[in-house]
Amino acid sequence: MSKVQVAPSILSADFARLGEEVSAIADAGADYIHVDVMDGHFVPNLTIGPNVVKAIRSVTDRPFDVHLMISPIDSYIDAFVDAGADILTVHPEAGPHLHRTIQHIKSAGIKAGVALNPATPASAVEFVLDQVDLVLVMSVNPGFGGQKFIPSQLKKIEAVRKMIDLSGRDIRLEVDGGITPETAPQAIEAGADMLVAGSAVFKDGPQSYAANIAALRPGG
Ligand SMILES: O=C(CO)[C@H](O)[C@H](O)COP(=O)(O)O
Ligand SMILES: [Co+2]
Repeated sequence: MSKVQVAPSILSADFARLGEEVSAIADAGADYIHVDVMDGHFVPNLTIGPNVVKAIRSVTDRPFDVHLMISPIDSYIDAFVDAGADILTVHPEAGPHLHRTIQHIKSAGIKAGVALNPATPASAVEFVLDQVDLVLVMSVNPGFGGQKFIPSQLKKIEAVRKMIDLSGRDIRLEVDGGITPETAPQAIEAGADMLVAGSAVFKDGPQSYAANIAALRPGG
């Protein structure tokens, strides 16, 4: 399996100093910048939109992994592509035609991911697996940082890992929610190769970011 990569979620950053925070996690070893976009409708929280993504894009050359929790999804894709997203990940429930949404993202020349809510089965991604670059397994219900990892998702991570390996395609398996030094090894053991972590990275301030990121990697 490829090296485990860490994508800190800026949901737990100090929004008053967002540019500095993005720069600090990049310097601390983040492989991606995970951006949680929430609309107050698909999920019960409101966060940031494409203007903020555009504003922080110039702070680092790390890829932006943009997790879209908005519905209906399709009319927002181009704005996030233009803002500088490198990966756009969408939920199957967020639009009427997942395959078409993925094609839209791919036709813009960037990577496409599909995010599975805790109650959404692995099979929801089966017939688009030939199109996607990433599958994101949500290990909390989407909407907030700082929640507890839901253990039943480990079985789904294993199932998605099997599907990816069988496909023979280069697809990242990302796990998002409640990732800590205690739960990261379980997610990796089940097959994850990309870990999102918000509260576990941003706790204790910038002087701890490098250690917090390192603690999530295998053997960390
Ligand atoms: O998508 C998300 C929530 O919907 C966040 O990426 C996730 O919750 C990260 O935060 P934490 O590591 O604190 O759980
Ligand atoms: Co997320």
